[in-house]
Amino acid sequence: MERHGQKVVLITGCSSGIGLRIAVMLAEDEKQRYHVIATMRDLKRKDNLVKAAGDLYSKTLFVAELDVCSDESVKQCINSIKDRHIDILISNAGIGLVGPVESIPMDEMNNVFETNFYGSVRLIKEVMPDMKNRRAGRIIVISSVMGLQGVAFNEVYAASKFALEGFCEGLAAQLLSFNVTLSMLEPGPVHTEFELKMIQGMKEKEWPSVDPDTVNYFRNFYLPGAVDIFEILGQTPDHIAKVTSNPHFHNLTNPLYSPILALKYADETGCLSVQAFYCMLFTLRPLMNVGMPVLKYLTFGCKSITNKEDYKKSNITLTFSKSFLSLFTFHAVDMQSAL
Ligand SMILES: NC(=O)C1=CN([C@@H]2O[C@H](COP(=O)(O)OP(=O)(O)OC[C@H]3O[C@@H](n4cnc5c(N)ncnc54)[C@H](OP(=O)(O)O)[C@@H]3O)[C@@H](O)[C@H]2O)C=CC1
Ligand SMILES: CC1=C(/C=C/C(C)=C/C=C/C(C)=C/C=O)C(C)(C)CCC1
Repeated sequence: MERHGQKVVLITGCSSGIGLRIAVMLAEDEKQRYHVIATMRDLKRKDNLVKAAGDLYSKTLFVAELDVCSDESVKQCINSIKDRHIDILISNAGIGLVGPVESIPMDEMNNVFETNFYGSVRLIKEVMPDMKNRRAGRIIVISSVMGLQGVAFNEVYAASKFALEGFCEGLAAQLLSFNVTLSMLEPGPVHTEFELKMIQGMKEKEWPSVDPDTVNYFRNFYLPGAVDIFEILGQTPDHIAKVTSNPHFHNLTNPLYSPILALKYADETGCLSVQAFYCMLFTLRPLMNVGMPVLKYLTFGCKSITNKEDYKKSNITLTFSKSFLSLFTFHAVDMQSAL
């Protein structure tokens, strides 16, 4: 049963960033097709959302409290919805974690898994039985490109998103037989508070228990690289929000990441991929400003390898990109060993 013919959408983590923009975009739908329940763990942080929603607040957009880390909070929120009926669930809430692994306390790592992985699992577990029962529903999970490709100094964050990818891959196939579709979005860098916490918050931080080489790699190689990556590849939350309107199963929102992923899947040993990352981080970072647009041009056809036809069409460019990246990588390895 839809609310006055509207689809009921529940979104987590709407106090800022991607969740906020998805909520507002759906609430602004010209045909008013959506009844948006924009949730957040702390209602004191609702002002930005309410302001962005303007007149639509309390018309097509409603705010509710939901902490994805709490069973009780999730249950309370879902139980407060009429007939517990949700047509579209968008699991967006998430946190980052950056820094040398040896300096990160286990409880911080647990918190990342509790939020990014179990947070989505908890919510899906609560909503999915009703969707299965009705043989209708859509679940969209905001994963990350780091759910497909690990990045140095983001090991635990990437692991939490890899876990989510594995979970969703299994579930998606099961849900098809219930007419429930499950999709994941895999954005690269997006300009939100996440970026501020991930980069600005790290610049001044001390790492007393970490060896000087690792601190040097983090501060003088990784951080400037991350700044460049956000500058070159950064997308807006609106860009990500638009992808939710007609998602595939995987949705790599940033085609500039395609060469990196193409390399990973093209070389089944994984060695090229690890070496390419090593070189990009330690020897070739200054070239990335030039390299990324070049790779985009060379591998344009790889950007949509989401089905067999696209794969066939992109085979030539895939081979080309593989060769190019191999050359790029081997050249870098040569340079490295010559030093
Ligand atoms: N920005 C980026 O570069 C990328 C982000 N992503 C993913 O996108 C999603 C949204 O991030 P983004 O908008 O960028 O970042 P923001 O930091 O702007 O937003 C994150 C949201 O998650 C909420 N949140 C955190 N913990 C909980 C919790 N326990 N319960 C409920 N809500 C919670 C935050 O609430 P509060 O205000 O209370 O902290 C906030 O509303 C995340 O899953 C992130 O991993 C993926 C790829 C790239
Ligand atoms: C690609 C790349 C780098 C950094 C990538 C970053 C920082 C990506 C951030 C992605 C985000 C924020 C995803 C959120 O879920 C390095 C290590 C600098 C150099 C090697 C190539």
